[in-house]
Amino acid sequence: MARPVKVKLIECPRDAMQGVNYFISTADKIKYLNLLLKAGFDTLDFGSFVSPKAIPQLADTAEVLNNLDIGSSTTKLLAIVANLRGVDEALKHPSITYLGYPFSISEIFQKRNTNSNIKTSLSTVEELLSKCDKAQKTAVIYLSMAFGNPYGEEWNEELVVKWTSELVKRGASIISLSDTVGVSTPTNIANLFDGISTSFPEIEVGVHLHSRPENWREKIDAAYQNGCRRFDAAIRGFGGCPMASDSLTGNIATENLIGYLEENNEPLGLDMQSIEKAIRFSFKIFH
Ligand SMILES: CC(C)(COP(=O)([O-])OP(=O)([O-])OC[C@H]1O[C@@H](n2cnc3c(N)ncnc32)[C@H](O)[C@@H]1OP(=O)([O-])[O-])[C@@H](O)C(=O)NCCC(=O)NCCSC(=O)C[C@@](C)(O)CC(=O)[O-]
Repeated sequence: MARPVKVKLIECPRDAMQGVNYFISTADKIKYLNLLLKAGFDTLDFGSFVSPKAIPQLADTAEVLNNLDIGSSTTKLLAIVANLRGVDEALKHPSITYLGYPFSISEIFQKRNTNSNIKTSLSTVEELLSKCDKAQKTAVIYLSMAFGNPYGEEWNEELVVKWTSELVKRGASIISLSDTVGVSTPTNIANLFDGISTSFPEIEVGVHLHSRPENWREKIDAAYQNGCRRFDAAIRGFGGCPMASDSLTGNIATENLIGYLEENNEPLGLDMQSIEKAIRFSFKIFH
C-alpha cells in the first residue's frame, strides 16, 4: 500500500457521535449517514462494534448499517472494533471495507479504551490482520496517543517509530497517526509525519487529529506540507474519545479541512450540496 497521491478524506461521524451524552435516535443516525454517503468522501467511519456498556451511543451500529443507502455511493465504510468479538461482528457485513483498531502507545489509554495492555493489543492486531486478509478486508490501525501522552507516561518520537515498526512487521498497511486528546503541535506533526512516511514508504500513513478550533489550521498545514494526503475529520468538528478523558477535544472540522485543501488546489470531487445538507441536519442531532 503506497502513499496516496490524491487526497483521501475520511469522514468520522462515529467519532462525532460516540461521546454524545444523549441517545441519537437510530432513524436520525441513518438519515445523517445517508446524507454523508452522498457527499463523495473516500471513507465513512460510520460506527463501531464494541461493548454497548462502554459506548452506549453506538449499540445500534448493525441496525444502522442495515438501513444505509450504500448502493449508489462510492464511499467505503469503516467500522471501529476493539476486540476480536467486534472483528467477527464487523466481518459479518459485506458492505464494510475497513476495520479500524485503536492501538495505543500509552498503556493507560490501551487499558481505558480496550481493557487490555499493549502486548495483548498487539496480538489482537495480528489476529485482526489475519482475519481481514482471509475476508479480503483492510485493517486501519489507529496509533492512539501518537503525539503526546496526557497521563505522564513516557512519550517520544522514537516510541512512535518503534510501535509503527512493530505494526508494519505484522502486516499493517494503513496507519493513522492519532492525536487522541489534541496535544499535538505543528512541530511534532511535521517531524512524525515526515519520519514515519519516509521510514515506512510501503504503507499508507494518515492523520486523525483532534484540535481546539483556534489551532486546526497550523496542524493540518504541518501534516499536508510534509506529504500527508489521508485526513480524518468530522462535520463541525464534533467528537473525541470518551474513554481518554472527561472533556472531549473535537475532531478537525470537515468544512475547514475542505476549505484548506481547496486553497491548495486539491481536487476533492465532493458534492458540496450534500455536505451542506448534512451540516444542516447535524444541527438536529448535535445540540
Ligand atoms: C473492548 C471492550 C469490549 C473490552 O471490555 P471488557 O470489559 O474487557 O469486555 P468483556 O469481554 O469482559 O465484556 C464486557 C461486556 O461487554 C460485552 N462485549 C464485549 N465485547 C463486545 C463487542 N465487541 N460487542 C458487543 N458487546 C461486547 C460483553 O458481552 C460483556 O457484556 P455483559 O456480559 O457484561 O453484559 C471494551 O473495552 C470496549 O468496548 N471498549 C470501547 C472502545 C471504543 O469504542 N472506544 C472508542 C473508539 S476508539 C477511538 O475513539 C480512538 C480513535 C479511533 O478515534 C483514534 C484516536 O483518536 O486515538
